[in-house]
Amino acid sequence: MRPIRQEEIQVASALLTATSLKVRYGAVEAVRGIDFEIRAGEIVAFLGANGAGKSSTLNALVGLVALASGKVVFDGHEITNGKPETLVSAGLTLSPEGRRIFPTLSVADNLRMGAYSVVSKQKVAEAWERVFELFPILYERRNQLSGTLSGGQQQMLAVGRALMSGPRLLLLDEPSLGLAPKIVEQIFELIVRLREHEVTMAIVEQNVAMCLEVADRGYVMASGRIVFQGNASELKSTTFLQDAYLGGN
Ligand SMILES: Nc1ncnc2c1ncn2[C@@H]1O[C@H](COP(=O)(O)OP(=O)(O)OP(=O)(O)O)[C@@H](O)[C@H]1O
Repeated sequence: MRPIRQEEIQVASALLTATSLKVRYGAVEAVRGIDFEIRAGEIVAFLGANGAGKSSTLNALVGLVALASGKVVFDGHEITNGKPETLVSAGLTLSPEGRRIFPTLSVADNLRMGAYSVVSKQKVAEAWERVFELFPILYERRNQLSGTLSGGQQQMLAVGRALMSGPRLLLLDEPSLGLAPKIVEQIFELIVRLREHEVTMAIVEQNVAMCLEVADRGYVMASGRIVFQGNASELKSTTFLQDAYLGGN
């Protein structure tokens, strides 16, 4: 038997592989042919300035925007330009930028909507249990209208709703946006706990320093391209990232 080479091990464990992804909005080329992979059990950060193409990338993975070209393989199956509802059922879920919760529905109804694609009653029951264990506050507030929650609680609800579908890969778009520093810390603590629940994650974040505290690896995007990639410690120490996002220290 021949020994398995390191690169073969990585290919085998890639939960998602994206090749030559391009996204266009009319004449705007938001994503210009990027390659990346997300391995099972990882937290992968997508970093970069506003307009770099990070959200477009996540949205394209879950079928919310069309890919102009490229290929996405998830869990061994090609899912390029799949329908969002099919991809949720396959285990790929996005918690979108701006939370997009339904403010006039109760917390419980918002969570229920996250489980719409789950057929098994037992799986739904397990999801309720897991979400309420992770977010006791959502259990306390389950009958409250979601629009009356604080910003941090609304973010927890957005993540909780995404978890109701039982994702294997959870995409988090700007989970700390607009939240007070103490709440941001709680959100990142939650992200660490989610990994302990075997959820693989890709995170788009402006809060680079905190994101790199929890991430294993990251990709830095600029003008629709990946301009740097590496593990979190490499990213933390690059002069480029230091200068651009971490105040040059
Ligand atoms: N629906 C859209 N229609 C037209 N252009 C868009 C649309 N969405 C994004 N863009 C443009 O595509 C480019 C990439 O935007 P995208 O939101 O993916 O970047 P981002 O890195 O996530 O930035 P941000 O942090 O501001 O969301 C930008 O130039 C943006 O203006």
